[in-house]
Amino acid sequence: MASKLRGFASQTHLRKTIAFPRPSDLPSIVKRLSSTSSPPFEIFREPSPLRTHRHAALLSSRSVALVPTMGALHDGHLSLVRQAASENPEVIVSIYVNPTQFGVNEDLATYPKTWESDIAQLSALNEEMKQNGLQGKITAVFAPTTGIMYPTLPPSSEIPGVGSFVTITPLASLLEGASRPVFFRGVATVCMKLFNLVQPDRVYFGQKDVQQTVVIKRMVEDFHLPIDVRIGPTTREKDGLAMSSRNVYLGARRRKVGLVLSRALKAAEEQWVKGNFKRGDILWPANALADEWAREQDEIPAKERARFEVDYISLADPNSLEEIEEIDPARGAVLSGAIKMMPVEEGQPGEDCGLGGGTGPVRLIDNIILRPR
Ligand SMILES: Nc1ncnc2c1ncn2[C@@H]1O[C@H](COP(=O)(O)OP(=O)(O)OP(=O)(O)O)[C@@H](O)[C@H]1O
Ligand SMILES: CC(C)(CO)[C@@H](O)C(=O)[O-]
Ligand code: BAL
Repeated sequence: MASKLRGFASQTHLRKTIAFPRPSDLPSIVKRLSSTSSPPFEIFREPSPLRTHRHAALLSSRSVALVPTMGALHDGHLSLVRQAASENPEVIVSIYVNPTQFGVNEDLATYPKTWESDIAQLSALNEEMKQNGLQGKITAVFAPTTGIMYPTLPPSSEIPGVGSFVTITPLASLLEGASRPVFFRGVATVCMKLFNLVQPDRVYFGQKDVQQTVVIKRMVEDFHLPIDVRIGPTTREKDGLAMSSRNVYLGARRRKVGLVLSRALKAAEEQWVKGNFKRGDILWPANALADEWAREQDEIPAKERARFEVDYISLADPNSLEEIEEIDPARGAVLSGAIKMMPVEEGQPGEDCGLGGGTGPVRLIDNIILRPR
């Protein structure tokens, strides 16, 4: 199996080091731009003007980057845009909450939508990037409706759903796919649509969603898409929590305990850094740490605790994402995990229980790449 797989080096792309001077200025620029009327880029809702826009870039030999998002933008998204603008004169950001990647019982209906803030942040980012001398800028936001993205049949989240889909197996059924069976079918399908509509030279994805990056690279390779897939590092909060649009659901208690995932993965990484290559040696400290945090929560009163369940902590091959027993140092590996933060118990008056009042579970994912040595 391993011999059939490409080396890890082909998965990773060298990135220019980008100076991000003064992102601390961003909030004040956002505030100022929120009150101004028109953003410094086009907003397209339909394919035809988007195609005209893209064609103009082609005629002028300007490379076009696409940063696909579902909105509710945070610094993780902005870091991808900065990277895209440091490598391309034109950046198109798509904002579209894609229904087909949500399972029937998932959070499509409540997925955070923050359009005005998204546009203000992107406008401010253009100003910041200009001040900092980056070659590129956001020239368009593509925010289609579902009628545009799914023109013939209503989008289905069913298994096996009716419609035109891109499926990437067996990658799509592992790890995240085991818990979210339609997720990668939806992601691959909507990305194929976006790639066809925008025809980007380069696309930018975040390492936070590591399996998504592997699926997209596989799709680009298998379908001979003339696109360079670039991966930006995971942007984290100061304490190490990976930024995610869904973090707004956590609230204070679950936010604190949600750190268990990044801590567990770090504990596993330390074993690799010390020179351990065996699965058991690498994963036991991560599992032990998660068990200890879970026990601690069990033992404190319900009105204070934040219970969680570990979905998986995985040590996998970087190309196939199949579980491995031992790391081949020449290939490296992907350490990844997912936990479910359970609903807040006995929320207290005035307590910050997160958007939605803490009533639903929140899924958190994270990963660390163990790079080949
Ligand atoms: N912390 C992060 N650092 C770097 N990239 C990120 C980060 N969070 C998200 N991204 C990337 O931004 C792109 C758009 O992601 P998306 O809009 O789903 O945001 P998200 O924060 O991942 O939301 P969700 O809570 O749904 O996982 C994806 O390529 C994703 O990997
Ligand atoms: C790539 C993506 C925009 C497709 O909807 C989504 O999965 C995301 O935001 O990571
Ligand atoms: N960032 C991946 C999108 C999702 O979880 O649906």
